[in-house]
Amino acid sequence: MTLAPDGTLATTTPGLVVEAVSHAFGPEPVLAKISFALPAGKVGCLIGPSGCGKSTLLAMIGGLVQPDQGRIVHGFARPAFAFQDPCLLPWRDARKNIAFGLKALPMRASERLARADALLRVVGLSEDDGDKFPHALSGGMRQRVALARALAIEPDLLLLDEPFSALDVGLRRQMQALVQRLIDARGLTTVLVTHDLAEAVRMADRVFVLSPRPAHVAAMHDIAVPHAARDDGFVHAEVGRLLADPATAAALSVEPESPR
Ligand SMILES: Nc1ncnc2c1ncn2[C@@H]1O[C@H](COP(=O)(O)OP(=O)(O)OP(=O)(O)O)[C@@H](O)[C@H]1O
Repeated sequence: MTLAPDGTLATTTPGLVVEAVSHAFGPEPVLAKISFALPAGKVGCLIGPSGCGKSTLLAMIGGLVQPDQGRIVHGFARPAFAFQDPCLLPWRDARKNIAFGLKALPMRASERLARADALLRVVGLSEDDGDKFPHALSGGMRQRVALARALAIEPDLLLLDEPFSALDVGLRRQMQALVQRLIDARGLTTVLVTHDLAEAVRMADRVFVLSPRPAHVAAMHDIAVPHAARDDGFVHAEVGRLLADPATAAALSVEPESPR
């Protein structure tokens, strides 16, 4: 599915299409005719100023909020979220937090815990870590548990709302690399909300720059270089390239970079 230049749906390749979505909370318009398309298996980043409506749009993509106008079309059946706040249940250990989302599925408790154990390893935690309660885990470990919980339902759409922004720089890079590996290995269609243009350039196939509220798509950038080839030099240069675009610089309230 793609968005034709006239804003209508063209072809039938599966993916995500946001079509002329507008929304207000009370009298305050938040989103104004947002349209974009993301092919299946790709990573899209939503970036824009604070309060412009990124989280609202992500919640809509996941079906948690209905837009006032417009529509969101995709064929994904199992969206999963991870947020800046890991939102773990303090009275359950890490393993049971991961297994919690599986309770709605027809699985025996032993199967749920076995899947949780496998996911502990996938996100770089040990079996002993699985016995720990959230208060005994570091911030980075809690974020790994939240990620494992999101992956437990075997999602076909991963929705990430600034999941790394509370982590220090070194840990953030580790988590970005881990999530990137998991996305690549599973071919997961992903939408990532971020404030950090370098993070968008590092992780996205397509960057959607939102304007200040009421938000519209001020600019869109495709990043074609394979993720594995995006070293620090590439990220630095690509951030410069994006900021040389006046619409992107204006939306993010920075002076446009002069061409190099
Ligand atoms: N449930 C709600 N009821 C009323 N207003 C809301 C609700 N959810 C969000 N808003 C308002 O909508 C606007 C957009 O919020 P949203 O969290 O989507 O923005 P954001 O771009 O993700 O912000 P940030 O980057 O600061 O996290 C804000 O003014 C917010 O106060």
